[in-house]
Amino acid sequence: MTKLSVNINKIATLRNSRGGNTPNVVQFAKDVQKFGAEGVTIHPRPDERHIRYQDAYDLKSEVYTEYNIEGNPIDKFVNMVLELKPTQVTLVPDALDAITSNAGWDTIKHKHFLIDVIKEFKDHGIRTSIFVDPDLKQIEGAKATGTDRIELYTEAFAHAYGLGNKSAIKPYTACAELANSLKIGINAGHDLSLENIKYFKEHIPNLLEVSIGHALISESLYLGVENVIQMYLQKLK
Ligand SMILES: CC(=O)[C@@H](O)[C@H](O)COP(=O)(O)O
Ligand SMILES: NCC(=O)COP(=O)(O)O
Repeated sequence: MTKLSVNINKIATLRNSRGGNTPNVVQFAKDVQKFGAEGVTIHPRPDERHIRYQDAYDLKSEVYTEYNIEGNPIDKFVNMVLELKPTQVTLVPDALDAITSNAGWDTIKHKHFLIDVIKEFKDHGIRTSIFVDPDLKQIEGAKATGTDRIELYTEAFAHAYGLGNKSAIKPYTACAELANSLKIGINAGHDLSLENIKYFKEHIPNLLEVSIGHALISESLYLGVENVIQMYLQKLK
């Protein structure tokens, strides 16, 4: 069984574009859970261009499924996570100016930093995950940090799969097999979609959780727009 955690960053992006509270991020989180999502993911960035730190606090009492907070463990982020105690914290090595996450951790180079920050979160009862590229050395490095889980960075797979290259799954399957043998839990995310998720899941043994935002929100627009247009036309008769 693989849990679906819905990343609601995009809802905040839309809200921020008008400065008000539509769409309402907290209501959206409540709704996705009502509709069956098994987790809510947010990824606050230092510039707060989508999810704001205040959203993370506002969501705390409304997320009754798994609350997953992703981000680069700068001091402000670490303090917030320690205060909120979500189900899981996912560490992502974002550059300040990154449009979106674009690389996993170098778990070998940053081993000592990761050991320290992971210990602090685990000491506070928070499950940890680290975002990694599908590279066997990085999985071994992740094991040495003491993390509970890894999140496989799936952009390369999603891109290749979209071009028809199904063999792009191979390094992910190999990393998953290694992670299983090392007893590290496996999450995955980035550009997963209705198009590629079934194939991905079928080739990753013991995939515990996927976090999906960009495609899921886009697909919701496409799949909902016909209904909404009909509703407007009815009111305009
Ligand atoms: C960690 C990751 O893969 C990202 O997809 C992220 O959580 C989404 O961030 P943005 O919404 O800023 O693209
Ligand atoms: N951890 C990945 C995530 O939360 C969502 O990524 P995406 O679906 O927005 O690419």
